[in-house]
Amino acid sequence: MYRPLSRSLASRRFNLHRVATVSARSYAVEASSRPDRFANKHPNYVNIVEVGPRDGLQNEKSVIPAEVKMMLIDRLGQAGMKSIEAGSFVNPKWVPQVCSHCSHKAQQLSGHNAQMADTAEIIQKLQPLPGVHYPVLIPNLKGLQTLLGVLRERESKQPNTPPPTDEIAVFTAATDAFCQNNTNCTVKESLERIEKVVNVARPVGLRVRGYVSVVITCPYSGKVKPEEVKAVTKELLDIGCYEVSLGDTTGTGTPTTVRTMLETVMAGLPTNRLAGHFHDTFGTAVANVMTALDMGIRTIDSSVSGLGGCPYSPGATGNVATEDVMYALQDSKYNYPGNLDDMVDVGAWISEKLGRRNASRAATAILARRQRQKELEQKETEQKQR
Ligand SMILES: CC(C)(COP(=O)([O-])OP(=O)([O-])OC[C@H]1O[C@@H](n2cnc3c(N)ncnc32)[C@H](O)[C@@H]1OP(=O)([O-])[O-])[C@@H](O)C(=O)NCCC(=O)NCCSC(=O)C[C@@](C)(O)CC(=O)[O-]
Repeated sequence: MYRPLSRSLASRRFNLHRVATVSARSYAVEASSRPDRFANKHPNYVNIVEVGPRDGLQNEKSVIPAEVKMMLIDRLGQAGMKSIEAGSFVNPKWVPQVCSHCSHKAQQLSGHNAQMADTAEIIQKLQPLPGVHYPVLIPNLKGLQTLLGVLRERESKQPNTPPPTDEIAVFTAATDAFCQNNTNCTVKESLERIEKVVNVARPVGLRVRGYVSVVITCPYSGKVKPEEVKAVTKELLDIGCYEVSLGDTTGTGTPTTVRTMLETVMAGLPTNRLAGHFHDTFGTAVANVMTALDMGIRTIDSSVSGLGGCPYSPGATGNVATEDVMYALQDSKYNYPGNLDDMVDVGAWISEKLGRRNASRAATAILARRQRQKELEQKETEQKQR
């Protein structure tokens, strides 16, 4: 049965004017503002945040209809994912000067973020599964107000149904150069924007997750100092994010550089409020996930079939594939949500819908094995019939 959080959207009326005056800094991150995944006491349980429908699809060349995105979100939930990033309320016209996931120039292509233009429709129609969270990426107050408007409208149309989402994600970067290109402001200015968003979101019962991009390499300013990552992470936690996801946006990280970065960030900051977000550009994402887990991180972002990449750079890959993370965790001390076979089915289905290669190596191998098995069985049946 669906159980809303004590300060959930289900039991509140939105009052933007009133809540805008409340300072988020006065809110300690109490246990109730954190998702259910923290209630899990198993020390080696790995929370997977499935970011395919947002981080993945936002970087796909083929635009798919909202119905297919909704089907993807639903199938991911049915396959056991407990946190599924459902979309974003960014400016659909905003085209970063370079792709946010690589250093490839993007001026000649417009509509990069038009991929997320139907998020309102998706949130309006989403049928939440019990125990599953559907965070939405929000860049500023305007994006939050759009989300709250959608939630209000939905509440008025379907008064006794659970709210589709109880969580938003905000984002900044470890470098001014990246931040400027992604959100048109410096890191300091982005933190001010985020604080305003948090001030409104938390009092109406929305949890806030934070992202720090380019924690290893910035496509503009090169190597990033771990101390800079730590400073921004601390700011996000202080502002009121229950968790901060550390993004190797360019996917250049290696187990060595990831370890060095994490050693610095984790010194003095609570490990259980950090997450790892690794892109697979150089094929090191699974190794980086294992390094982060080895160091005590227990929340990993990943994307079914490794959705994503850079629409401007042929061959660039997206997030680490959820199936690859699940496969790597098999026979280990770690537990994780979801079923690998079901996720392979979802990944194969969405890859076909997008007309793209399945970027998960584990899924590709499992699908090939299934095909071989099917052919063998077919041969056996034919032989018996002769
Ligand atoms: C942040 C802004 C909006 C600032 O963009 P801006 O141009 O500085 O905004 P502005 O406040 O000056 O407003 C300019 C226009 O944008 C509109 N506007 C303003 N805000 C919104 C909004 N929320 N939704 C819709 N429209 C909006 C606003 O109404 C106005 O419209 P006009 O009057 O010109 O018609 C813009 O830079 C933006 O949308 N950036 C997002 C870029 C993006 O989507 N990047 C990818 C997501 S981050 C990511 O993928 C990294 C992550 C999280 O996965 C982790 C990792 O891997 O590193």
